[in-house]
Amino acid sequence: LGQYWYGSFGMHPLWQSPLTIPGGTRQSPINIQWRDSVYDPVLKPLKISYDPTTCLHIWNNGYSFLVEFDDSTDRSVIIGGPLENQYRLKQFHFHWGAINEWGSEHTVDSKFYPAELHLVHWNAVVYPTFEEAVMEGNGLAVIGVFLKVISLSHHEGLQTLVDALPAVKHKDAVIEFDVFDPSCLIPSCPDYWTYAGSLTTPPLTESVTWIIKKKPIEVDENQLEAFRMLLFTSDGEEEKRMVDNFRPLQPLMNRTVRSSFQ
Ligand SMILES: COCCCN1C=C(N)c2cc(S(N)(=O)=O)sc2S1(=O)=O
Ligand SMILES: [Zn+2]
Repeated sequence: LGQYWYGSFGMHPLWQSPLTIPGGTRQSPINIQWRDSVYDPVLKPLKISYDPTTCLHIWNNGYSFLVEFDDSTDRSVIIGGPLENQYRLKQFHFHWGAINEWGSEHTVDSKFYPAELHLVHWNAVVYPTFEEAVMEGNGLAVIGVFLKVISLSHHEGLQTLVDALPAVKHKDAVIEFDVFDPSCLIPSCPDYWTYAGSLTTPPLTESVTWIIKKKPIEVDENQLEAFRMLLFTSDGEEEKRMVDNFRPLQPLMNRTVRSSFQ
């Protein structure tokens, strides 16, 4: 993966202005203006069925920490919602800020959350490989979940991940992580917004059906501090804390955000 740039408030010396894709008409992330979203009664509930034993490992890819899954079968899938096919879980990761004032990629009525979870799925019904799906308009489906910091609201499911983070402090570190059910990180409230967008990191391809949950999950300050202890840098390099790894907002252009709720 080549170097890629997030423009963000805390301008990191390595990061120049945000990378934009020339001619992009459906880039992500965007601001979700609640009152401009359009209720679509045709939208179905999203059906999520993950097999916790498909979990493989956690690794620090130098931009976030990713939990990767065995996507060689249809054991961990989502279907329904705005989707026409079943999509297989590939990985999940997060984006967060140096402080709680910002960190999410999407905003709601121009409000940032301190962090955002992305669960990445690909259309294995239509495309033979993930790599091909990444390049196609209906290739990927990403569920976005906002994280909200409430003191004294410890999130048990997240803590399992947090406990593993010191072992992947440096870029390229990886540890085995063999049983985890990421549905514990998804709010039970079924409400979501959906729109046609892109990857928020290179290759920034316009291949993502975004499904953004309306309700955040609640975590405590210590759990988010654990994210901020990770490093962008490899062992032996001058340490750079992994924070502000979110892309700036992109223009909505000719898109409508639909809601599954009134
Ligand atoms: C051939 O593979 C190319 C790499 C594609 N991927 C890498 C990312 N950084 C990435 C970011 C994603 S995000 N932030 O838009 O969810 S999804 C995703 S990904 O689809 O897993
Ligand atoms: Zn992401």
